[in-house]
Amino acid sequence: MKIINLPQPFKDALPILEKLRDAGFEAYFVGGSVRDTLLNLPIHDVDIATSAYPEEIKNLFSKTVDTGIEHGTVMVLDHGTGYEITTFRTESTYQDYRRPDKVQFVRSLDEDLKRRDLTINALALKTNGEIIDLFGGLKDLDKHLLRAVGVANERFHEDALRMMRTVRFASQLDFKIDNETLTAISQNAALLSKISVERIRVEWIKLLIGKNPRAGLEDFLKTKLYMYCPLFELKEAGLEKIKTIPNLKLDNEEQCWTLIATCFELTAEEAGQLVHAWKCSKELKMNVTKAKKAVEAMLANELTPYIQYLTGRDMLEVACRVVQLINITDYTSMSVMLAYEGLPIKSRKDLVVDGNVLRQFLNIEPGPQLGKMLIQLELAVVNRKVRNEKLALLEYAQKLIVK
Ligand SMILES: Nc1ccn([C@@H]2O[C@H](COP(=O)(O)OP(=O)(O)OP(=O)(O)O)[C@@H](O)[C@H]2O)c(=O)n1
Repeated sequence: MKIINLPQPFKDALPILEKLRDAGFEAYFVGGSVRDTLLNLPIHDVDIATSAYPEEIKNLFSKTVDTGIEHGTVMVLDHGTGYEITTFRTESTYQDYRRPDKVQFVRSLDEDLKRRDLTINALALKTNGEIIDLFGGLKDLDKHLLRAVGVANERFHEDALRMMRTVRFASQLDFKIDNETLTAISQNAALLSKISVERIRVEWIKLLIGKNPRAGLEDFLKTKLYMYCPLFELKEAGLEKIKTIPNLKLDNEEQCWTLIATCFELTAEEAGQLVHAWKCSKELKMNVTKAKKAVEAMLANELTPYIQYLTGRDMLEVACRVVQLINITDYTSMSVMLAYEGLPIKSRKDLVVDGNVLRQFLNIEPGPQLGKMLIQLELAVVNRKVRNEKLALLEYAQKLIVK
């Protein structure tokens, strides 16, 4: 029997579990936070599973929110923290491979754990620190193995997103996928087309920014899951290319998509279409398009467009990182990046004058004129036409007005 010391977030939630227990119900910590604790990883949300039905939970606690009551989840607010409490449930009646179409509440923990995706996610933690492990999850954690609970085929038929979750965990935790589970993913990959793009995207980005994206990508390609992702069908070579990048360490979604677009050899416009197809926000689409243009400019060693994009500077940083990632050895492109590194300022925020100072000194109203002037000052400093010193900048700005 394994007993662990409860980390603070669990200790904070103990009164909630105790209240449920005092009322005659069972209550356990479950899900990702239990897994991550055993892996010594930081934990985010503490999930609680209980034998109490949603109405019973609501009757016990004074502050609750129905976050997903149809699936048995009620949020209990306690000292400013929200805890998701979910009634034990089975979902044997999935029909659309997406979401349980008829959740059945049950009173048994075993039934609840049985319907979870992977053995490492099917552990429960008691208030005394004891781990309940019905499917060999602890052994799999030790072996760094991702294995479906019970019959893999059934787990993926219940919810096809679980296949993406599995390849995501392969990267995020740097774990191997068990052979039978991997075969089941290959056999059922087409079911992914039933899943909403938004949900797939969350897993895809977590895969790319994970600990071992190459391993995740390898499984994503091998199982052919990529064929059921928007606009990826004919891009096996581009995805393979990402796999070959040394020191692939991505840290945000903009970098991910800019790199993907570069490896897919897309134009900036096509990059925009790609992220649109993946249902990214308008802002993300705009940023990726900009960053992709900046990558092109850098690869073509055209300093002028590069400077033009200074106003979207964050995107330039993304672009620089992407160019680094694709390992540009071409001297001229490197020199463009170095030029960027050596710029007198790296952002408009680095200017020693801001809009307020300009307004007071030049006696102009806030509005587009002021914004334009700041851009002009930024470009003048970057192009070394004027030094980033207060007096010099104000004089330069004065001349801009006279012009
Ligand atoms: N498609 C899914 C999603 C979730 N779960 C179960 O619900 C738990 C909580 O799910 P979620 O919070 O989405 O994911 P985590 O496993 O906690 O991982 P992360 O927080 O890293 O996404 C999982 O551990 C797993 O037991 C599942 O069986 N099938």
